[in-house]
Amino acid sequence: MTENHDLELLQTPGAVFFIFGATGDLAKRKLFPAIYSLYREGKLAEDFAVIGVARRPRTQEEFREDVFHSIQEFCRYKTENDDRFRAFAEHFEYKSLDINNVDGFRELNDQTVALEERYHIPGNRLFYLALAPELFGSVSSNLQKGGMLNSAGWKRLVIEKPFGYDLKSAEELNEQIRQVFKEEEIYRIDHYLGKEMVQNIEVIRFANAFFEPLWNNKHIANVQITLSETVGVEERGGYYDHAGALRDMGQNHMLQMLTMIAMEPPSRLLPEDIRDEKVKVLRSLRPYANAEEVKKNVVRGQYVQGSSRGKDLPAYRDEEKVDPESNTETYYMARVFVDNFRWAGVPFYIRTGKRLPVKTTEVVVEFKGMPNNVYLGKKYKLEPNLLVIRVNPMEGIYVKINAKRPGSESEIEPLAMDFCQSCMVGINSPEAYERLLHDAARGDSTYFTRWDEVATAWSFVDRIAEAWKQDPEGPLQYPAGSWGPKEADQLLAEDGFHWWPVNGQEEDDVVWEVNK
Ligand SMILES: NC(=O)C1=CN([C@@H]2O[C@H](COP(=O)(O)OP(=O)(O)OC[C@H]3O[C@@H](n4cnc5c(N)ncnc54)[C@H](OP(=O)(O)O)[C@@H]3O)[C@@H](O)[C@H]2O)C=CC1
Ligand SMILES: O=C1O[C@H](COP(=O)(O)O)[C@@H](O)[C@H](O)[C@H]1O
Repeated sequence: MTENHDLELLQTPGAVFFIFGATGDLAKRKLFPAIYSLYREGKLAEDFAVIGVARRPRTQEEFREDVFHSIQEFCRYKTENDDRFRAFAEHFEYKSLDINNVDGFRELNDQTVALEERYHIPGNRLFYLALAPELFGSVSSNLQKGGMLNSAGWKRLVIEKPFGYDLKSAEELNEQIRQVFKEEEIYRIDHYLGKEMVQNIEVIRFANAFFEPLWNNKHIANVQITLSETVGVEERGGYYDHAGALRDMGQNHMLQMLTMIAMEPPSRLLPEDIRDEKVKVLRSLRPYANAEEVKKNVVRGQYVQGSSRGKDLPAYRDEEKVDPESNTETYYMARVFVDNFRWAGVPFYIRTGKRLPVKTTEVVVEFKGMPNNVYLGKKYKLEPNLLVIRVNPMEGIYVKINAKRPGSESEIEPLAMDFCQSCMVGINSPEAYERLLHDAARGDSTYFTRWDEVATAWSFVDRIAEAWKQDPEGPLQYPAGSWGPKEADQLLAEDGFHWWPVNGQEEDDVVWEVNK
């Protein structure tokens, strides 16, 4: 197959991309850079247009300037405001529009038709809602009323998280959207599913003879999933104080990663087959029966004043737009069981938090020990084998095995096989948003969450949220810059395990002290 043929397969069909919320943070930091990267890679040909929509007034030139600055600052491809960039920016137009104004949608339609003619686009329209979820229903309904859905080609709706606040609100939101769009036209973003190494989990599992046969409760002792962040809530205090770590990360990214680790091999590599397997995992999650079960298995924390790398860090309650008496959790950790044949009895420890010591997303699969009646086991304290999948910021795979210390009389020591993909020259992994936008434009919904996945995840999370609501104790405190409440470490210790250090974590830090 030729390189040109490969590129043709990767190219998106001609389409207009609507970015609702074009003056916002997500558009600036992620979406414009993603579109530019696709263009630079030839995945977007010349038959595309982008219409940015928001209320603020902007001339076409001002909007293109905004797009330029966003790309210059945030895109993995650097650019100057030269002829090549201007040719790209020509495809961008802006429409100042309040979502609630139906007439504005009719004008938007006229503007779109003109662009479709100019760029020979066959009526394909992708609506990306980088907006607060309260506006999703109105946009969908006004897209229909304003005649925006009458063009000849396909229509797709890409929506951002959070998808609801709980199961009930998510159902209402879904109902509103479904009045206009069919499930197969809806692409619910979970940007973790767009990350290179999260997608690689399937390949690592299903394409390796030395992992697949061991991927079950006979050989795996526990799984640890860490999504740690060093940042606080930054400018998003208003949103975050309402959501908290459970809803912000726990309902979506963490459970999605868990499904990738735990799902059965799909019979075909088709979106619905893969999503069927993922939803089966979510359905198999053991629900916490009552508040006591939640207390036994879940830890919530909130950061108080602390420090990291010599820098003083404020308490969560002192952050901008946060209620000074807030009980919102900034740390969430749970011991989760997947009650199916493959995983019965294997604990999955999942944790996320703001203001932790390192930024990392990592999965550690700890294998069971060798039977200790063989002579090696008796003579030496063997370390468990580990498979570590490093998702972010470092991308790679780390395998820990036991081997003879070179030159010794059969002395055994752990040996690390460390493959750092992101350190390799010439590897420039696409950003998650780039990949997901590309997939949505090509109609590939594999790495988007289907409604039943979202609903099932909410059912699991709602029980935790409900128990917390009734619990007068509130979250445990942890100093900013630490690894969260020590109760999370104790929870593993109860099972005879400890957190393995994640990439960037000093081996002698607090986690180890607690476990000694
Ligand atoms: N920022 C991020 O990193 C992430 C964001 N998200 C989600 O993405 C969505 C957008 O987030 P973010 O970009 O941060 O939000 P911002 O507040 O930065 O942007 C919101 C956008 O919505 C527009 N807007 C608001 N009200 C209206 C209206 N009535 N009519 C038309 N446009 C309107 C605003 O423009 P104007 O004021 O000009 O009308 C602005 O462009 C949210 O759902 C968020 O949860 C999800 C993951 C990460
Ligand atoms: O969705 C979200 O994710 C980010 C973390 O994403 P990452 O790709 O940088 O790991 C998180 O900061 C934010 O609170 C949350 O809404």
